[in-house]
Amino acid sequence: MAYISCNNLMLGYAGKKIVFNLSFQVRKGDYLCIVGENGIGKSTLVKTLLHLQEPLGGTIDIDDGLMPYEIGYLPQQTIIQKDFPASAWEIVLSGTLSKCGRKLFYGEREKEIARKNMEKMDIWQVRHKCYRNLSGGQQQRILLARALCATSKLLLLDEPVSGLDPKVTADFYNLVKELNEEGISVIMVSHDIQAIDYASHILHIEKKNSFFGTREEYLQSNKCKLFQNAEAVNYE
Ligand SMILES: Nc1ncnc2c1ncn2[C@@H]1O[C@H](COP(=O)(O)OP(=O)(O)OP(=O)(O)O)[C@@H](O)[C@H]1O
Repeated sequence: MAYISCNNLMLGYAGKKIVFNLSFQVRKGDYLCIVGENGIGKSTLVKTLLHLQEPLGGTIDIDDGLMPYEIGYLPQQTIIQKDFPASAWEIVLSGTLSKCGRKLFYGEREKEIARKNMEKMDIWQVRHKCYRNLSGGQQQRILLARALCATSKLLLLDEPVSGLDPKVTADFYNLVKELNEEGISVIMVSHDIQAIDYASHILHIEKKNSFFGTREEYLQSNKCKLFQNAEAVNYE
């Protein structure tokens, strides 16, 4: 049984089909890295997995005890989000909203969940600071703590290291890997070739002929070689 099983998905928008025949699974303990060229449809897949939009075809089955609201989501950061005028504490606490039920404000239970996750991400000391005044690495830890408030099962991270320097990027990858080793499944969308080193499975999206398999299978594939060559060109 899998947390998420996608079969023959077709993704896109009204009048515009962008990806065909996408099939993959995410099981408990998996770490899925999603790669693919710019504009291929990675964020569209993320929105579809979050039920923010419907697939144009195919099925998404959620099972193995995962409730749709138990996906902890770390969105791709825009410049506007980076400037968000709220404290670190307010942002992390907002991750508990799905646990508030019909209550209009956060209770002691939600505050305790937020505190624990801030301590775990080593950002408790910056809780009163304004989010926009923190470093990129601290901002990503805040968003990760927020996502952890929503779930102990599955994290969905959309381009979490873009704009971070190599040291902060490596720290962030190691942090996510530790969470995965504690049992949290991870889906990470990335442009970064390094990201695949941490994953158990890879989904390389192409318009009609996507690859899904283990990291070892991917490393042997032509798609991986093309991705590595494209990255090498980007760095030249
Ligand atoms: N709301 C929308 N309505 C119509 N088309 C859209 C919409 N959002 C995205 N698209 C188009 O869908 C395609 C896939 O976009 P998407 O953002 O999913 O790609 P991506 O792989 O995440 O790109 P990137 O790597 O640059 O972040 C693009 O051609 C994009 O222009």
